[in-house]
Amino acid sequence: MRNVEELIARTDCSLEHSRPFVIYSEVGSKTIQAYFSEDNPSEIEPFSGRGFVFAPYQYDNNALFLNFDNSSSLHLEHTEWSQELTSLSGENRPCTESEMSSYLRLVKDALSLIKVKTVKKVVTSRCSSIALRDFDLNSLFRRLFGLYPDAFCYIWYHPESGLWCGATPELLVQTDGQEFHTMALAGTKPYEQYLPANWSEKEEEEQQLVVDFIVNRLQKVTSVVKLSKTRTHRAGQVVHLRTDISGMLKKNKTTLGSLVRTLHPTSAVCGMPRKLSSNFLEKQEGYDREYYTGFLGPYNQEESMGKLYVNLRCMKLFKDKAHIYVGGGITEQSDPQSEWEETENKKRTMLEVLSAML
Ligand SMILES: C=C(O[C@H]1C=CC=C(C(=O)O)[C@@H]1O)C(=O)O
Repeated sequence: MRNVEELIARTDCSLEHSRPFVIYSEVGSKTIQAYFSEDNPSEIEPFSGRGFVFAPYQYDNNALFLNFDNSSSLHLEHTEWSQELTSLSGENRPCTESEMSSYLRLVKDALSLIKVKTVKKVVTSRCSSIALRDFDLNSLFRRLFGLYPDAFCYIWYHPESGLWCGATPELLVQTDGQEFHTMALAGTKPYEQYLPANWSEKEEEEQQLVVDFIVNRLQKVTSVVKLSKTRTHRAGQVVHLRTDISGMLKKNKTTLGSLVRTLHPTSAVCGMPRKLSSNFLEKQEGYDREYYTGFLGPYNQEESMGKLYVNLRCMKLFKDKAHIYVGGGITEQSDPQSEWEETENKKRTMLEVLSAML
């Protein structure tokens, strides 16, 4: 097993030469996989061979790809340093008044839309800029992979997207070409160690809208759909309501690409109905989400296999600052101040990763 120092050195070298790479670990896995591209990035066929896809929220076949077959790889276990990490401190950074007031305004506008139109849910979001003292790749890497073993953790770089990292709790879709698995994840509360989450009607309804959306969309491409019981799912400093959805794909009709087009963007990141919500967000959100609420993950075309996640609890990194992206679902019963606090709680996931650089 090679060591962390080698991985950091390879990462530094790729960044210096603007060459794509990805480092990731699957949910619950102790193995970290790293691929350093030796390709000219523009020549990769979409979803071809074995690779990793990184797609923006505004997905129109404009995803970025990294081909594993033309990359050098490294795999390592992360038990060796995870013990060193301090437990979650729940640290947060004060926001500016204007950041808060513009988000409150956006939530209020979303509520007005819900009142006057037939919109049931809109997922509003914002980007929060955090100044960094020193950029430290070593600490970023150790904290990200050490803190969130139950999330899909990644660090991705491509000259077109820049440097991103995240610890997402949400599976967009997993398939082996016959079966598929996905999930409806919505409703958020702060995580409290000794208390069971008490879900209100508002959160249950918000999550049910996501279940309905996914089941409805999947009808076109699947023959059997099964739903699990809805349960509480912990994601770092918050918990969500989660229903697993699985089943069989219609024979010979469904590819990973068509599944993605069917599901993305789900009403966990856009809204319901989709078109009205996305029009509202385009006009009112006031910033470019870029890759936040897009999707990412490994795939293997020969085996029709793919395991793609929604890009949540993520940030874009620069030498002297980080852009942390957070959002939340607004429904008729939402209270703007609580929605603001929810996004502040979600922001802690990435602030914890940055803590040595703040
Ligand atoms: C849009 C985000 O979360 C989504 C996923 C889970 C719960 C959500 C919620 O409670 O609103 C959001 O739909 C985000 O973390 O930025």
